Amino acid sequence: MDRPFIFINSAMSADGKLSTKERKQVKISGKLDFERVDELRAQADAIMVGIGTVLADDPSLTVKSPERKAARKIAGKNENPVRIIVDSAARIPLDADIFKKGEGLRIIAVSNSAPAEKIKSLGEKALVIKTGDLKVDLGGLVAKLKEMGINTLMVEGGATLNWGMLSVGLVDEVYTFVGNLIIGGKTAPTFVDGEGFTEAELSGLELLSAEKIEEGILLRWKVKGKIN
Ligand SMILES: NC(=O)c1ccc[n+]([C@@H]2O[C@H](COP(=O)([O-])OP(=O)(O)OC[C@H]3O[C@@H](n4cnc5c(N)ncnc54)[C@H](O)[C@@H]3O)[C@@H](O)[C@H]2O)c1
Ligand SMILES: Nc1nc(=O)c(N)c(NC[C@H](O)[C@H](O)[C@H](O)COP(=O)(O)O)[nH]1
Repeated sequence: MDRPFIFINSAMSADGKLSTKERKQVKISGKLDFERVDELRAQADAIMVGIGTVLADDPSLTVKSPERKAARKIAGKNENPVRIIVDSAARIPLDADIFKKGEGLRIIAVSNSAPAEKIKSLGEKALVIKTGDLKVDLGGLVAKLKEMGINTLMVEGGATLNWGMLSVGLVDEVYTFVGNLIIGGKTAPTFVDGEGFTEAELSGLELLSAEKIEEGILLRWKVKGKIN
């Protein structure tokens, strides 16, 4: 299936958590890693997160650096990449920051279970793509994104969407910034939540680089697929 190049970039604590057991956002990245993330966003055609991230963090998913935004405009692009929310039941609030901050196309990916009324309201703020029955069909979504000319897709999380993408083999590379803190908690979101692989389904990685950034370490992996 023709699809964009897709990479995940998330930050996790030394014990593998994305946020606290209350799903409260934790500042895991330092200044330099947030700069790196801003550069990744500026280079991407689109950024995607799950609705859990929107409900927890209310992110804008915008490019922050004025220089990076200007460079995008000079290259004939919008100052922000396309911003995509995976949201089966169309739960995203109409006053979410992603609709208020920054210019550029927003896409809400919903499933057939989403209420028609909400889809209609969202249609005034975003392009709504409907694919999948109970949850979004991620393969169908990324194929549609490719058709729209999106060639590089950055997935920022959260824990369940990272699983959703990895479990159906849609991720080419995984970047994780491991921060210098412990979050703990059996119910805290990890880098990859969801159902989990069986031993037969374990996914292998090839280490591309390991780099100290301030007090943390950036690991970059190429996804190799099943190891058994
Ligand atoms: N540290 C980081 O880099 C980082 C990045 C993003 C989010 N987070 C944190 O992660 C938490 C949110 O993670 P989460 O797991 O609750 O939510 P999520 O952002 O991963 O959204 C998952 C939701 O997306 C929807 N969805 C629809 N179709 C799907 C599919 N096919 N596969 C998977 N999901 C599908 C479902 O409603 C699902 O519950 C928050 O606490 C946030 O602060 C941290
Ligand atoms: N790289 C990274 N390091 C972190 O320490 C952290 N907590 C996140 N979390 C990612 C999540 O998507 C956040 O909600 C947005 O990064 C919010 O920032 P924006 O408003 O989008 O600029 N991401």
